[in-house]
Amino acid sequence: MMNGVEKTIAEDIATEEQLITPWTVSVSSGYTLLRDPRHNKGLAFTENERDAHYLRGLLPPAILTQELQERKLMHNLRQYEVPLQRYMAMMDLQERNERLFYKLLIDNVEELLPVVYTPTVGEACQKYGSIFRRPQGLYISLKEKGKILEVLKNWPERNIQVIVVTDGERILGLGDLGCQGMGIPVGKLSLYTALGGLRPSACLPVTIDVGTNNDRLLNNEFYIGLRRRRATGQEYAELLDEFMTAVKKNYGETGPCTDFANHNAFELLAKYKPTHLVFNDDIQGTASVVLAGLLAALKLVGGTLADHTFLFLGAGEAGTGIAELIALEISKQTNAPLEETRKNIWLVDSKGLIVSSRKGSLQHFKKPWAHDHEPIKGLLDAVKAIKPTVLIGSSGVGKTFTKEVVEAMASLNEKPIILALSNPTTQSECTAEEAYTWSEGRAIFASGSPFDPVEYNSKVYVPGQANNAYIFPGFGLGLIISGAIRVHDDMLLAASETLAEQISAKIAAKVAAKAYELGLASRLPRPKDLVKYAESCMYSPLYRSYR
Ligand SMILES: NC(=O)C1=CN([C@@H]2O[C@H](COP(=O)(O)OP(=O)(O)OC[C@H]3O[C@@H](n4cnc5c(N)ncnc54)[C@H](OP(=O)(O)O)[C@@H]3O)[C@@H](O)[C@H]2O)C=CC1
Ligand SMILES: CC(=O)C(=O)O
Ligand SMILES: [Mg+2]
Repeated sequence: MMNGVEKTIAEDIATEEQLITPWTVSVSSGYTLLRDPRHNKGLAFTENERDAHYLRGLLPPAILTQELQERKLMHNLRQYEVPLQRYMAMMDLQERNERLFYKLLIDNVEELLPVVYTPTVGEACQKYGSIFRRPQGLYISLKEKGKILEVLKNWPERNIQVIVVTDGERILGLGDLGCQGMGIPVGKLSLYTALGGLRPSACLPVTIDVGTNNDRLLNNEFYIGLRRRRATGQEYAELLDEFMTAVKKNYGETGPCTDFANHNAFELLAKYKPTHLVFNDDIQGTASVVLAGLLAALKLVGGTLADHTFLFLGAGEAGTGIAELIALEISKQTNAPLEETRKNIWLVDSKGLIVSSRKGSLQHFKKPWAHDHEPIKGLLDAVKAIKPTVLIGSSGVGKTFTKEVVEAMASLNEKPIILALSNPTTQSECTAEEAYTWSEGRAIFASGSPFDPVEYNSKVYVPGQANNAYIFPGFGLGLIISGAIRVHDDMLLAASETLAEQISAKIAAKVAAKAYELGLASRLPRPKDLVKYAESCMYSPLYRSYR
């Protein structure tokens, strides 16, 4: 069982000044050391290290600093005009020199987040078969049924603290990408390290392959997954159950899920929440980020959450997850019962506004949102009828916030809050330029994938980004440093309230504090200064000196 940040490897507890041994299973040296991404420093190996580790002759004479290597790589990356080439260059670097990869990512987050994460990771998943080089995580397919525990043992690391897992059925707004969804856990975990300070060796990306219903992939000769249609029902549930049981047995209390289709996501979360330390990034992480964004936006618009009316386009994982956390926060702020606070929150799905007359045929997660109202089909009519102050896109369908919809929001509100959360950029409900232009510069806008600043009427508008990436690294770190045994909704609220400060150590400290308060922390005694403690647990990508 793994509690807190216990580390058995000297390298993990050593400070930057201390000398460490670059051990793998044996001490890595010579040619092997250069091919070991965890310890390789390329041209940054010093004269002494070159002597001591049999590197003489294997490297040209020049010795570069990590800073110079970083400058060179950023220069090279910027030469690529095609985003996918940048993605591939970053993945190559990660496989060649891990610390340099994280140094680049940490120092150039704004520039590189869209490369290793949305939007480029979406295209990478679509083409993952063609660009696949080396496995970056574990693939657990139906072929491994009955031996998942053995398969977990094949992974070279033992001290795993976070697993991000997908079954590839709902990758961003791009639908079923089957086994090629692996890009998502790989990308998310690189952010757990870069933004949350988790050690790369403690992170395990997993893709569960139960087939795909994507005919294009099934017919693609480069597809890397099982060539069969998706398993469902008992066959699916049994594989997932074996996986969850094996994970707990092998690693103890460990991390979240992401990018499952909603028919499985809600069920899996409900099933494993009571027994595993698990959260769903799309449902809960997104909710926490959007709530934080709304709390920040209220400072510009005025009023409290309870004064606002919310309309969602999209009533799936993201939409209903956000809706529920908003209702919970209003209930906390006003002491009104949850059933009451839900009433100012409306959702539209592919069949129109969710209203009580549809209750009989609604999926269970939509039912709390079926309020009394006449049926309405389209979004524009729903906007006109509900008169929302906040419009949130979580449908996965691009271009759905049309000119008419944005104009209607702008005619109803002095400062309409418009969030186009769907990823990647192609699926965004509208662009930043459209939101600002159609609202005559009055919209408060944020999107799931980043947009550049927009100039409108000689004024520059900088759009926000609302993406669960802003919360999950700090959230995960908080769970780990407290040795949390379960995830509680109040921890998500605690994370939202801190996000404004945008520092993972602070989010982690608040999440950990909540875990202690709720009696869900197992790392005792509680460290006095949780922010300092969180910072001390965070990974640094600076090179270490080898003895
Ligand atoms: N910014 C962020 O951090 C995050 C963004 N997202 C994005 O949100 C999107 C949705 O994800 P998720 O909630 O998990 O997906 P789901 O499949 O769970 O939900 C999608 C919802 O959108 C509805 N929908 C689909 N097409 C339309 C349409 N044309 N008009 C109205 N409603 C429609 C669906 O309706 P029905 O139920 O009737 O099928 C469903 O309710 C994705 O693009 C994803 O990238 C997700 C998580 C985080
Ligand atoms: C950001 C994210 O998790 C998604 O779009 O699915
Ligand atoms: Mg996701």
